[in-house]
Amino acid sequence: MKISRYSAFPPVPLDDRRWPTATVSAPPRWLSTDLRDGNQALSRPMDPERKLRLFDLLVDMGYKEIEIGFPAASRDDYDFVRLLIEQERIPDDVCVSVLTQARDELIERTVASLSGAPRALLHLYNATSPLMRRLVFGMNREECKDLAVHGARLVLKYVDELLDGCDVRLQYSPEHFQDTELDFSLEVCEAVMDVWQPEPDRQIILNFPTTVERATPNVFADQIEWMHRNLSRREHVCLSVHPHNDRGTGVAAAELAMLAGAERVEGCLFGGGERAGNVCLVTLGLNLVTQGIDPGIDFTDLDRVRRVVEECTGLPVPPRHPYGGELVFTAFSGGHQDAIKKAFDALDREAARTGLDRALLPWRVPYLPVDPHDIGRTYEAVVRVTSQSGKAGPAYLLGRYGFSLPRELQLEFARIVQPLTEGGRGEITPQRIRKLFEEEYLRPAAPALDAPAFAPPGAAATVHIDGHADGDGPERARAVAELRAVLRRGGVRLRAVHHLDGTARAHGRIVVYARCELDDAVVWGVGAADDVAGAASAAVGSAVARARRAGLPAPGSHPARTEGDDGTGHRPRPA
Ligand SMILES: CC(=O)SCCNC(=O)CCNC(=O)[C@H](O)C(C)(C)COP(=O)(O)OP(=O)(O)OC[C@H]1O[C@@H](n2cnc3c(N)ncnc32)[C@H](O)[C@@H]1OP(=O)(O)O
Ligand SMILES: CC(C)C(=O)C(=O)O
Ligand SMILES: [Mg+2]
Repeated sequence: MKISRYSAFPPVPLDDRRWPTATVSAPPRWLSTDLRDGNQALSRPMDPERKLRLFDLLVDMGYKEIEIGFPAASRDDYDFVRLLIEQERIPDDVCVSVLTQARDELIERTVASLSGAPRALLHLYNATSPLMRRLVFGMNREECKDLAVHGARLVLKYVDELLDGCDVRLQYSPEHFQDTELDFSLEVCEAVMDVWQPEPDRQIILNFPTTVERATPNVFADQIEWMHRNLSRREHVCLSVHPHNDRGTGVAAAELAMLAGAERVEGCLFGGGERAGNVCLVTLGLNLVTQGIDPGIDFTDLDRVRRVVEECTGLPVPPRHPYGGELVFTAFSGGHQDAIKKAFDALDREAARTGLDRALLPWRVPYLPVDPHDIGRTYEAVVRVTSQSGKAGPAYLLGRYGFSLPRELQLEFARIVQPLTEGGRGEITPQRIRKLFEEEYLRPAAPALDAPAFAPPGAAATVHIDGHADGDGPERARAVAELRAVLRRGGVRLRAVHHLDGTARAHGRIVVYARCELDDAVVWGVGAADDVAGAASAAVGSAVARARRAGLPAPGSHPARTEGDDGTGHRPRPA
């Protein structure tokens, strides 16, 4: 690496900075620049049809300021502005914005594109940084300021001439603000304000772009606080920021800028835009949600938002993109799955205890920053099982089919699942897990409980009843007595009965998980039936059948522990 070619970004002399102790309590004004900055960064810029689809999405989501293009750039851009205006597609509470460089003919065409619009935002920009002044414009500071002032005057002239009856709002951006000397940015903005004369009813927007993000977010916050504190006519200025994401810290830059005085943020859905993109409006908005602040934007169908953005831009949203990425609500690893499962169980218990809808309870789930349901995503993908998953993953997935396995059975079943995920075999689907479970436990060729010598002498069972809502009382006592009698007929002593928390009934039936002590081994069986006794006898039958398949000696003999028996009661599966 040729490190010496690069140098540190200079700090901002702001020793009494206030933003580090500020807090955000309200959302900023948002501007979506998907149709302009996002569009100009596509290898195939959007045609009017795709632009319209994205525009409608932005309106549906609640964006009130939408930059719809650079009308002087191309016929497509110009025509799209005309289409929105002529077909009256712009809702009354939405203000569209168009961008132009500070060049005479471009300004005229840009203003002309807005003819007939009831309201619009005209956005003028020119680069102000020393590098751009020298390389692109060949101008000194004074000449560069004059370029902005000249453009600002022309905007007023053409608005006056061409936009009768339009409520025109004005915006100026010193492009490459991050790389511009702060005093020069201020000087140019003041000069533009002298032309535009903001007043109580004529607020203007001054927009500060990083353009290319080159410093850490705290430096950007210092730059914004400096402008916030030094701009004149501050009460008539909406201080806006336009962070890009070249260093991967666009979101942080926007958030710290809000602490520093920014009242408005420009960005793109899923971080579209030049190079590494503009700041992501989805991430910023949902970050506010996680702090209990309403962003004023509807994210309740984020999958649809992602789909439309992908289809319109032709760019895929990365699977790990915050909130919207395919995989961000998926836990593959056992530790995460275990905590998520316990948190969901706790929410269920809390809902049952309080009588409140689970969806309204405070969200306290480790590893999931928001409830996927709140943004229209499902729990389908929350837990996926690979070789990195322990017992909780398969148990969680079985839970979705109505099975709530006791902990020891979870462990036993995980040992059956694990080998099927190893050796690079990857993920095992929920459907396959269910099939495995049912084949292993629910569909063994169970011997009839009352067959002679059904179980080895001394056999005992502890049963766990799920989906049996009767709880305590005489009915429960009756069910247990019947269960005991049924098992005794098969030569099995009932040791204990546990009622599980689960309220789900697999297949609408009562499920019994039986921990059976058969000879010197512990074997689990599972049974489902319409009544407790039937489910219990099926469960014990399942355990006996599994034990026989695993090579447990015939009833009556008392073998020594066999090789492969790890002492936990788990026997090797039959081949
Ligand atoms: C950071 C941003 O995203 S800024 C927005 C950038 N977006 C775009 O550029 C997309 C749309 N742009 C276009 O379609 C074209 O660039 C046009 C139509 C605007 C201009 O096209 P051209 O006239 O061919 O100029 P070109 O694209 O080469 O731009 C460079 C010229 O613009 C001048 N220029 C660049 N920015 C500005 C500005 N803000 N104000 C005034 N002049 C400017 C440069 O000095 C250069 O002038 P020169 O040719 O005399 O040296
Ligand atoms: C035109 C300006 C606001 C811009 O897109 C940038 O500087 O990134
Ligand atoms: Mg930009």
